[in-house]
Amino acid sequence: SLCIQLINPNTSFAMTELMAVTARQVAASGTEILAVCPSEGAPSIEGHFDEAIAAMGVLQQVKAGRDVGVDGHIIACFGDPGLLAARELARAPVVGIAEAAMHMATMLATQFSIVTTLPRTLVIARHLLHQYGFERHCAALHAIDLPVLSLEDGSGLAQQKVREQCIAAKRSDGSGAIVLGCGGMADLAHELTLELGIPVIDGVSAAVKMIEALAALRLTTSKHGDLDYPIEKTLSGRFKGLNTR
Ligand SMILES: NC(=O)NC1=NC(=O)NC1=O
Repeated sequence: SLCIQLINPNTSFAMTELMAVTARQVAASGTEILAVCPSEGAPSIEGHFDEAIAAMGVLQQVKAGRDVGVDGHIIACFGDPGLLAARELARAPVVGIAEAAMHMATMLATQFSIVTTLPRTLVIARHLLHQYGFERHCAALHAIDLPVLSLEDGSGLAQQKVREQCIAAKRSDGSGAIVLGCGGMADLAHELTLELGIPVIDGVSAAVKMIEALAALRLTTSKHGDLDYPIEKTLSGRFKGLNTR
């Protein structure tokens, strides 16, 4: 059996729970989902500054997960904050929900669209497309222009906006698949896939299955080269011991 650590980089308990429920729905019978979020940080991640703060929390959680021997780590925020740093620290695979969803979309359509939250986070998604080499696969990016936590205010407005943006993207972008650009949208993918008749992909679910696949293939993060464990040195203050092997 597997234990996959699902790290919500923001400190919203409700969003952590929402993603955990979605992850458990798709997880194989022998897979346990250990859902966590940082003890301190930002309640939502909506820009470069929030991502920098969140990355610290991600690293602390990755270290905790490694220490209890998890079989994989999911960074469950669409900016994949701290991804490469986490891979240095980790022994097991580390998968971000943006990269997982994007990879899956490229296997299902020649072009995909992204629907995310605030317009100012669009550039973060663009940076990831560049980093992962998916620019030519992404036809367009859209934002619902609502904050991340509007997804959990119970009004249903954000969810309606996501649906509208997905319908518009299908009609106008010439893309065959849609990537949902926020961990808080994890519960919307299956219903939208059925309604729109095209793959609408949630990165949390995609990441669970990718880590299960890597574990089944007995493949894990390469420690040869730049993803080797961090260079040994004494860290100070709150980071003391964070880099120990
Ligand atoms: N683009 C986003 O909405 N990113 C996110 N911020 C969060 O707090 N969670 C996300 O997935």
